Order: sequence, then C-alpha cells, then structure tokens
Amino acid sequence: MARAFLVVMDSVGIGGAPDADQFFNGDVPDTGANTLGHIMAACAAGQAEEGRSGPLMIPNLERLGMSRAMKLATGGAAGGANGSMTEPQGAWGAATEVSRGKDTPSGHWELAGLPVPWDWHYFPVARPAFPAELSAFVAETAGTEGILGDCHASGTAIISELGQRHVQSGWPICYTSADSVFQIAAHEESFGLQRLLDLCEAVAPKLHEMKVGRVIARPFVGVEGDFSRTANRRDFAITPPGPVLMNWVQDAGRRVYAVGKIGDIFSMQGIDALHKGDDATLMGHLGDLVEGAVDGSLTFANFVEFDSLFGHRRDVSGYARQLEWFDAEIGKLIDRLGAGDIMVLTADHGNDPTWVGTDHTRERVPVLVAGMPGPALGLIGFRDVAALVADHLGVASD
Ligand SMILES: O=P(O)(O)O[C@H]1O[C@H](CO)[C@@H](O)[C@H]1O
Ligand SMILES: [Mn+2]
Ligand SMILES: [Mn+2]
Repeated sequence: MARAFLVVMDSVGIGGAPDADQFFNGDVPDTGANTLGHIMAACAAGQAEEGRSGPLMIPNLERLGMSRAMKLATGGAAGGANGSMTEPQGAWGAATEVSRGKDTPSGHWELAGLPVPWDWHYFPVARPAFPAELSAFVAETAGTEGILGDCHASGTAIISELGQRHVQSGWPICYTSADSVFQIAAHEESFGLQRLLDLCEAVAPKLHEMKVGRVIARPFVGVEGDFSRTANRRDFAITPPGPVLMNWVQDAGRRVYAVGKIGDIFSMQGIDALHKGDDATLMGHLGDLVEGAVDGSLTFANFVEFDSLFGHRRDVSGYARQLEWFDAEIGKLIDRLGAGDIMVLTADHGNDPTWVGTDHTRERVPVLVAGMPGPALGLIGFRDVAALVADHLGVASD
C-alpha cells in the first residue's frame, strides 16, 4: 500500500505572496521577500562564500522543479540554482497561505488542512511589550521578583545582552517577535532546565487564552560573553481547533509518524510516534522511516534549522550550506522510496536572510512531489497539500 512522506523545509519560501505588503519586519513590508531566490542570487554573485562557494547547488530539488515553482510563485524570471529548467521529474507547484499569520503553526496547520480560524494575538513593538499583569503572573509563577526583557528581540542577541543579569538576579528573560509567541530564556544550570520547562507549561494556558500561539522555552548555557542556546527548546502551542490530516489518516486505521517539531506544533494530535533531534539526526530518522514505515502510513517531518540557525540569524552562507546539505541527503532518500510512495517537499513560510529585521517573511512556498509524475499542480493553496496527501493514501479528507 502506498505511503506518504510530507517534509517541511522550515522557512524555505520562494517569494510572491500576494498579501506580502500586509506583513512586516519592523516598519518594512515583506513585499519582494524571496528566501530561496535571494539566497540563489547571493550565491551566484559570490556573496555567500563562508564554508561553501559559488552558485547554489541543489540538483535534487531542481530535478523536482524548484526553479519552475519559484517562477510560478513570483511570476518572474526563472532564476535557478544551476540555471537548469529541465523537465521536472515529479509533480510541482507553488502554494499560497490564507491564514493571517506567517508563523510555523499557521503554516503547518494549513498544510495539514486546517487554516487558522482566528487572529493571533501579537505583542506591540514597545517596551514594555507585555501587559503588567501578565509579567507579574509570569514572575509570580517563576517565584521571582520580576522578569527581564519584556520586548521584541532576537533570541541570541537577548541572551548575550541580558544573560549575565539573568544569572545574577534569577529573573527569567521574556521576549517576543513578529510571531504570536511568548518566549522565556533561562540558564539551564543556574535557573534549571526542568524549572524553565515547568514555568512555560504553567503559564501557557493563560497565554493560549489570549490567543498567543506558543510559549517557547529557550534554555541556554555558558558564561558571560559566551552564552549559547541548547537543543532543549520546547514549544507549548495551542492545540489545533479541529481535525487535521493526521487525524484523517488515523481514522482510516493508518499509522502516523512525526519527525522533529511536528509533535510540538500539533500538540501531538493525530501522532502515533515521534522522533526528535537536530536536523542531521532527523535526517537519519527520516531515512529509517523510508526503510521501515508501515504500508499506508504518513510520515510528517519538519527540518527547522534553515529557520532557527540561519533565517532568523540573517546568515546567507549558512542558509546556503544547509540547503546544499539537505539537498544531497534528501536526494538519497528520494532514490530509496518504494513503488507507490510519494515524498512532498514544501515549506511553512519564508525567512529571507537578506531581508531587514530578524523575523519571518510572508511568501509562497514550493510543493515538489517525488514519486508522483504528472501535470504541474499550478498555484494551489496550503490546504491542497493535505488533500493531495490524503488522496494519495486513499483516506477521507474531512
Ligand atoms: O530569535 P529567536 O529566539 O530564534 O526566535 C525566533 O523563533 C521563534 C519561534 O520560531 C520566532 O518567533 C522567532 O522569534
Ligand atoms: Mn517555521
Ligand atoms: Mn522561525
């Protein structure tokens, strides 16, 4: 029986969102943002030479139609990592989001068939960013006299700025971004990792009531001048407000495997087994599932490091390296798919590393389907990805 692998390259947008002018990095609208396109251009211009060199080489994504998808998304010139516009080997298209958020849960829920039915709550770009009553509640729950931060920030910048004050005072560092998030950074040793996770879990229901999408634990280690975040991040997200692709698959008696952040993003809804780790580890898990996932199953994977390590950090060379690594690894897995399997490669939003600010960018995303030769998918909606997967598995999509 056919299997499906749905793989989200977190933040690998391809430009062209028709409503980009309504989304911002600071005061600057996202109009013209194009994560992959601008990385390709920087590479071709010799401006992404750290740890790699020359034009972006992503031959496996190219053979599935990446450049064509970008041309379709933007209505513009082909671009292309290797300049090739050869006939794609799989079905390909570009998808547009309707949910009113350019964040990870919005993108993933809609890809799983459930556009977000509400407006998220965002915190203002001001100091303090949080209502006094909320800050007091967080401090009281933490058992501290107050909180640090209370502003929009980049997570790496704020631990370097406030890490030492945090270690000395014991107060948690609370910050937000253009996403609907409440993030708490704390030192794994001086504050305690478990204490941080417990704090996030305890305050999450109140923030979810406010329609803040996620409370995120951001543990870090190190000493003044050398603080660094660890892999122990945890997201406490609002539960999806209705059934999603994974429920449809389970309801048909099939098995659902999740790889990476998918468990957090969907609060484990509709998931039988979860595999976690950094992206290299996740690629190993995905390979094991290409070998061993049972017939008729869905595997839903997220590779987050494009976004977290490079997009938010506006690191063009790093993003290009990650794309080239991912392309080489995913190419091996595509070649190992069984007869009747499909692998859908897509993304949840953009995060253009050449753009201003440090936040996501509103973009269309690629939809490249290995194992499904056929006509171009054209310009579709995010939720059509769920329908495509459900249809392939032969499960009802409602
Ligand atoms: O700057 P860091 O802490 O990585 O935060 C980023 O990660 C958050 C969640 O993905 C985004 O909302 C953005 O703020
Ligand atoms: Mn994301
Ligand atoms: Mn992000």
